Amino acid sequence: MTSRGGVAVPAGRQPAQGADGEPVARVSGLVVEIPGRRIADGLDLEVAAGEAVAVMGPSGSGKTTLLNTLAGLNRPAAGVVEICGRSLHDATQDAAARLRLTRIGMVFQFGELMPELSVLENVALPAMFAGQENAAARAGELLDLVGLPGYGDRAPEELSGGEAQRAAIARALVCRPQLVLADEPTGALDETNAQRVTRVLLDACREGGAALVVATHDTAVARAMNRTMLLRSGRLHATTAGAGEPGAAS
Ligand SMILES: Nc1ncnc2c1ncn2[C@@H]1O[C@H](COP(=O)(O)OP(=O)(O)OP(=O)(O)O)[C@@H](O)[C@H]1O
Repeated sequence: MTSRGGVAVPAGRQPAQGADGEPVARVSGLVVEIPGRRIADGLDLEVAAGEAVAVMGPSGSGKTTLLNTLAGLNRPAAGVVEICGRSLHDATQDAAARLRLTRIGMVFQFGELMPELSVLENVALPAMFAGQENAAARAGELLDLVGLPGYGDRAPEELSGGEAQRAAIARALVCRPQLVLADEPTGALDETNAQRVTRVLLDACREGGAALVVATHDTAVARAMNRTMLLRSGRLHATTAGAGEPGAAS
């Protein structure tokens, strides 16, 4: 392991192609509109299995909207979004929901654990929805992996912000997704917890061979990824993380 920006990352970590050579996520000519504005305007992106990509950009540039579109939660006005070679937007609602449940894991800024369920139940829930056997055992393994052994019976309200975020990462990975989308996963954390959550997110995705796309304002998080893209004027531009992001919040 090496350390970049205070975040430990595996040495020599290289993007890998999927078994069939296809990118896990392929976005081409994407156009996403909100009233009076184009958030994406001919946007292209490819992310390979095992690759980690940071998306940076000023507040309001459309990072969350882009992740939601990758997850099939927004319908684009034009363009192609394929996850593992399949279009979420051309699929039936049921097929898209199934694809989202089994192929995509999502991590949000505030963890978004369900307060009425235990930590273990939260982590196991997507696997139970997907009808997978041994969901609880898998959830327990993942809690170990993210550094929360023995936390399964706790209520989410008993967790710190960093612990809740690590539980949310475990939940995102429980169905062994090919793509993990993380929206400001460290935005609510102090520097120490942000580093730990970043390391856990990277290591857990690598362990599962998942592609990772992280929307972030944090240059330390971006530096830990394989590459960083800047969302500007509706397109993604290759950039060097840490070189300074105009309008970044942190
Ligand atoms: N459902 C919606 N309806 C209309 N406008 C929206 C909707 N969702 C987001 N927007 C607008 O789209 C733009 C992009 O928002 P988005 O949350 O994607 O940006 P962001 O880059 O993630 O911002 P931040 O860094 O502050 O989280 C903003 O101007 C926002 O006000």
